[in-house]
Amino acid sequence: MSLKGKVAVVTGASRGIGRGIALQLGEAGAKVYVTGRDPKNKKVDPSLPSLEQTVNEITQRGGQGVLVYVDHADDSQVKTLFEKVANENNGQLDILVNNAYAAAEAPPELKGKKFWEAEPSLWDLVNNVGLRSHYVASVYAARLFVKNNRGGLIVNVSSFGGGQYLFNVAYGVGKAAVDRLAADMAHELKPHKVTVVSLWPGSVKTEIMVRNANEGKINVGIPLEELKKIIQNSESVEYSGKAVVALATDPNALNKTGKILRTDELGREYGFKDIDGREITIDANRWANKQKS
Ligand SMILES: NC(=O)c1ccc[n+]([C@@H]2O[C@H](COP(=O)([O-])OP(=O)(O)OC[C@H]3O[C@@H](n4cnc5c(N)ncnc54)[C@H](O)[C@@H]3O)[C@@H](O)[C@H]2O)c1
Repeated sequence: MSLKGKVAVVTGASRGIGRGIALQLGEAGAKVYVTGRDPKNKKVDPSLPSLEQTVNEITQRGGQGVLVYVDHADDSQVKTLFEKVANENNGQLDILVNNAYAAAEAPPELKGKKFWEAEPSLWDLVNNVGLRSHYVASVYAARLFVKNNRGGLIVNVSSFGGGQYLFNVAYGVGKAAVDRLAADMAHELKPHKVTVVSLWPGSVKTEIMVRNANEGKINVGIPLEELKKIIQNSESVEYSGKAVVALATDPNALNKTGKILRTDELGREYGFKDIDGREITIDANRWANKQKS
């Protein structure tokens, strides 16, 4: 329980990588505010795991989860979230994980197109929640960090798409911006001893990745059967969670501020493995090399 007494916010934690990070932070003893849209929101797919399930699982593991419905496309809801966190914890916040992302569930007809073939609104779908809302959440979190004067940690969940072509133009540009957001926030927050990093997982076995592969809805130029195997052997959502816990418990984390960190390299450095005991090695070129130009 190395994070006992710490307060964390994980955005977009009903499923996928956000859920994995929230579970690991909760298991490590943190009080974890988990966000996601209200199921009454028509965009929420009821066949996918819910935010309630994440909170229940945190409790089963002995942690403390706090459910807050937040649509990260709406700045005012994000502001209210941080007011709630401050009110309920005497102004304390220790960890923010910017993870919410709205495009994984996008209709398949939006995927696999060249940028001029899709409507320009693809940009908003990928980057309003996936980039802009990270900036908004970081503004409110940083105000608490600076006021408290006890350091802090912001992790932006990004991807190898920040460094090379992956999926589509809006994805890669958005991820490069998420990385730069971490680097520039780190510059301004370093005097306040707040660590800000960008996290690059490899391919991750999320519910949507598994479903889309099974339904043949991932278009990255890899034959379907091979793709299914890749996804089955991918890192679990909790591997990113282990990476965040390792950073949050590292007294020297500030040495990493502003950097892009790969989950597998953190695993080797801090000595953690995936939840099934596997050591993870990411094949960074696997996706990008096979996409047809
Ligand atoms: N899946 C992978 O293989 C993989 C690999 C590397 C990086 N990533 C990155 O990790 C991040 C998370 O992706 P994921 O695959 O876990 O996606 P996901 O769709 O499984 O999860 C996204 C989360 O965000 C939430 N969300 C969506 N719209 C929201 C909104 N408007 N308000 C609040 N919450 C909202 C969803 O409910 C869900 O909890 C993304 O930035 C993605 O690019 C994913």
